[in-house]
Amino acid sequence: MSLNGKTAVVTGAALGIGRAITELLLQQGAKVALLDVNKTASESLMEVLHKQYGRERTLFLNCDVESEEQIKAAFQKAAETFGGIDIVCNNAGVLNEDTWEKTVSVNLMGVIRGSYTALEHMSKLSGGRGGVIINTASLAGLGPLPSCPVYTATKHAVVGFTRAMAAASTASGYGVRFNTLCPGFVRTDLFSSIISNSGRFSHLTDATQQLVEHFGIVDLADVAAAVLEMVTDETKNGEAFLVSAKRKEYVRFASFV
Ligand SMILES: NC(=O)C1=CN([C@@H]2O[C@H](COP(=O)(O)OP(=O)(O)OC[C@H]3O[C@@H](n4cnc5c(N)ncnc54)[C@H](O)[C@@H]3O)[C@@H](O)[C@H]2O)C=CC1
Ligand SMILES: CC/C=C\CC(=O)/C=C/C=C\C=C\C=C\[C@@H](O)[C@@H](O)C/C=C\CCC(=O)O
Repeated sequence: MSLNGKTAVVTGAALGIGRAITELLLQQGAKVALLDVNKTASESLMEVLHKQYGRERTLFLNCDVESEEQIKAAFQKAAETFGGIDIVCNNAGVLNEDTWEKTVSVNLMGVIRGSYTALEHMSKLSGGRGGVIINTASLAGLGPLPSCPVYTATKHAVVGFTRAMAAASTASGYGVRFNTLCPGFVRTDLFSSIISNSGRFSHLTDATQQLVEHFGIVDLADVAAAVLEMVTDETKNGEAFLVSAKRKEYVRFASFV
């Protein structure tokens, strides 16, 4: 699937993985609505993107994925500005075991809010033209991180939700593919906050450091490339793409039926 003329919505687009996804989608010809709460970082990135891609193919919308109202307004504005939505990356996420309710609200509920709002615009049953939704989980969505059990839970939930939505979409005829991104450790602001944000489990951050040494640090470019593959390969639906420094593969899940 070529991205020329396609419209993407990326949450958490201002920094880290979201920025890398945004820049790759723009390089491939897409128009991108950047949704984020960090206005300073977003405005700084928009200046860079305007110089590189002009002003017509990007739109920054201040949007907190904890707010249903803000998500709906942002998606509506993106659809009106670019004439529909083809690709959604529900990427915004935080890691904080102290403020764990917020972690659940952003990482899991924000992905659910974003997925359901996206379907309102993309589903062929509601006048949309179909497309693909990529939800950012983590390697911590495939195995536990002892120093951040709530974060781990949100990422496991994103994997399960996304796989179930892929099956529901096929059964319902939405015409929308759902896939999940499971990166290993990536050097971003979130990664840098591991020790300060582990809360009551801060005594376990050494174990996480051992996992960092085991899995290595994956490049942002490799993470964004995995997203592009799941977006452009129209055979991919219900997939979880594991991307670490040493492994890049679609996860094979046990079947119990
Ligand atoms: N950095 C890593 O090692 C890994 C990160 N991930 C996931 O990747 C995603 C992106 O994380 P990073 O790029 O590492 O983090 P980051 O902290 O560099 O960027 C996160 C972006 O999301 C935005 N954001 C945070 N809360 C928001 C909210 N309520 N509404 C809208 N935007 C919000 C931030 O302003 C920021 O621009 C997250 O879902 C994270 O859990 C997954 C695996 C590994
Ligand atoms: C502390 C969180 C830091 C950054 C955010 C993030 O999401 C990073 C996650 C990176 C790696 C997580 C690894 C978890 C590993 C353990 O659960 C192991 O039990 C094995 C996990 C998965 C199987 C993949 C494999 O066997 O290689």
